[in-house]
Amino acid sequence: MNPDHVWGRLWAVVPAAGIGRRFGGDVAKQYTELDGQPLVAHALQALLAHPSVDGAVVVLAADDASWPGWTEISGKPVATCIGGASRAESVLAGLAALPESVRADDFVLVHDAARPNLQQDDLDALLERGRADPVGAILAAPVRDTLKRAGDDGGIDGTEPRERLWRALTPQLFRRLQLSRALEAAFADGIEVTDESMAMERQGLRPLLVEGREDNLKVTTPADLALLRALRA
Ligand SMILES: Nc1ccn([C@@H]2O[C@H](COP(=O)(O)OP(=O)(O)OP(=O)(O)O)[C@@H](O)[C@H]2O)c(=O)n1
Ligand SMILES: C[C@](O)(CO)[C@H](O)COP(=O)(O)O
Repeated sequence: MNPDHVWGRLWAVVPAAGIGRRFGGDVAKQYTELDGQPLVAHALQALLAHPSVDGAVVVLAADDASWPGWTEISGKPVATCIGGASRAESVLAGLAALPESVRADDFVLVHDAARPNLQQDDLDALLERGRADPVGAILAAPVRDTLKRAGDDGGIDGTEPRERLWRALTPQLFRRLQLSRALEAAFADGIEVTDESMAMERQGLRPLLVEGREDNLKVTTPADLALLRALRA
């Protein structure tokens, strides 16, 4: 495989079709504003600001009435498609909507619209190490707190070993066709995968863990947004 092909076109799939149930609010959380822009705008700007990233497909809910209709950001193309009932289905729809210029074995980034604080140093590290890996890589953060298992009554049922435990973040970086096939295999087995890496792991593959920043927060609840605002102040 020639080096040009290995470093071929790199696009991002941005799942933004969730309803934000845990966040609440009047609009889906990906349209909640942070520093005057919706979360999805921050996520897209962070991806498309990187010189290696060529474009993005944003996966929208079928009834999305908030998408501003952007067709380019930072001078790069932004396309959209309709997602599914689960994040994994939305990611698969996004992979199918990528332009034909993204070849089967080109790498693709998958990044949550709900993670607005992605920094360029993290993206640099993921791309540098992930594109040198035979499978791909994910940003992740090592667990640094002691983990407790909760009982039904709110008491502690036990302490879980935390050695070698990491929290999966996004972006995650995998080859287009390999990821599509892994997601389809999980659906065929009736398995709901929570992230792209889980689909790849089910294929016996071992993506690389690339340590990422703790402030690459996923906005899940209003408290996450408040914390992010404080961090960015
Ligand atoms: N069917 C879905 C569900 C989620 N997502 C996206 O996946 C990302 C991470 O998911 P999560 O934080 O769980 O978002 P929601 O599913 O919207 O949150 P909730 O579970 O609280 O409804 C978000 O950008 C969300 O928009 C998606 O594209 N399609
Ligand atoms: C993909 C992800 O961001 C990895 O931590 C996370 O799983 C997505 O959030 P969800 O609540 O699982 O949909």
